[in-house]
Amino acid sequence: MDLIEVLRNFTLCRRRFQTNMAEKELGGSHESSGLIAKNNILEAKEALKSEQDEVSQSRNSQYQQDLKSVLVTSVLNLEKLDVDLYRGTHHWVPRTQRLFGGQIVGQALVAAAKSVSDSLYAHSLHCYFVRAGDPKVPVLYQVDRTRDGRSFTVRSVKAIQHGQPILICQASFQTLQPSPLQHQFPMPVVPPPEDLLTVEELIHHYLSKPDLAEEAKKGLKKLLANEVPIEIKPVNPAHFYRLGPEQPRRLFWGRARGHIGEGNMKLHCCVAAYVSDYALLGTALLPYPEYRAKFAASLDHSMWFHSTFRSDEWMLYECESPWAGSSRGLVQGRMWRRDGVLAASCSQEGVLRVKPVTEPSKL
Ligand SMILES: CC(C)(COP(=O)(O)OP(=O)(O)OC[C@H]1O[C@@H](n2cnc3c(N)ncnc32)[C@H](O)[C@@H]1OP(=O)(O)O)[C@@H](O)C(=O)NCCC(=O)NCCSC(=O)CCCCC(=O)O
Repeated sequence: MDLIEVLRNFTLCRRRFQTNMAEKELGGSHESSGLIAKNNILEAKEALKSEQDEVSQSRNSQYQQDLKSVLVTSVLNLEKLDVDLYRGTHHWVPRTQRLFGGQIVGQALVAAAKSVSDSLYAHSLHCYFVRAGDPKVPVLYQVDRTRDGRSFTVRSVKAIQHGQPILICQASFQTLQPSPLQHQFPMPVVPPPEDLLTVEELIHHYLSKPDLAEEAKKGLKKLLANEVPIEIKPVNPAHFYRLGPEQPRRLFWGRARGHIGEGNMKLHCCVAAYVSDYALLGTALLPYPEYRAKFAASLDHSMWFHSTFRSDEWMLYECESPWAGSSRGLVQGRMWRRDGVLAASCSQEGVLRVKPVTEPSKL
């Protein structure tokens, strides 16, 4: 959501600049200035493509996939304090200075998974974010062994800070079972991740533009300094160049930064739970370029795991928002393995309080 806002601000500044220039050159003809803006978009698209090889060769070695993912070594590596009681620490904290919802959900699922047998697989979770997480202190996770059944096992997890719950979560696990009933939607047809730029590569590209407003530059540099442990490749970066409203739908390839390895399916589900809250709620804002979020936070989050997958390999995240109203937005996500298998689905409602965009940038 942050990136989109920065890029939209950048686009507004850039468009304003281009239109002014075009109007000067063409004596104020809006039709012709529109054409020039269009050509500029095409040029930008071509430049993005031609920079791709160069940039991908010079990728920072910290992002190479042979390093162990910090999600595994730190974020999801909970400290055991007592039976069914764990402590989790933070890695990346969003600009809002409240804990990232995906981190709390991922850690809650880790805590739940520790109390179930290795033969069980996570198949769903349902959470409410009841208070903002405080990044200054760790989070405690208290697990209640709600029920152990023959097929399904349910755990309730309370995430606690300052003696109060910040998240309540129910997670359910199942033994592997065959099923004659098997169907799924087809995966959307999109370019493969190899043909797309990462968010960092895109930002570097935008930063190299001579006409970039100082404020936008500052915002983009702040985003670059973020140590988000997820690698993201937006499917349609040119989408960010548009001024008009977008459909409330976006797609990106995502994976954990670093290596996790095969084998521990529960761990991959915890990582996917972490990733699933990233850039999801912002989908509900896409039709409203005239508004910016003054308060946005996820209220609840549900997730269903459908098949095995590797969270350190590219998965397509398809996010859409079928509804917004009452200062809330409903968003739904589907995570696709690149071979077309539906790996996981999620749903979330978030509170969205907005204000009109009056300035091109307030970064
Ligand atoms: C705040 C939550 C959602 C509940 O709100 P509420 O019941 O209103 O709690 P209060 O404590 O009474 O108020 C909090 C705050 O909001 C102001 N408020 C309340 N109602 C209104 C209103 N109708 N109009 C305007 N303002 C209102 C109220 O005055 C308080 O303001 P303050 O005094 O300035 O604080 C609460 O349930 C909550 O915080 N839950 C946790 C949500 C959360 O943390 N979710 C996870 C994080 S979000 C996330 O991770 C997404 C990140 C995405 C990153 C990315 O994609 O880039």
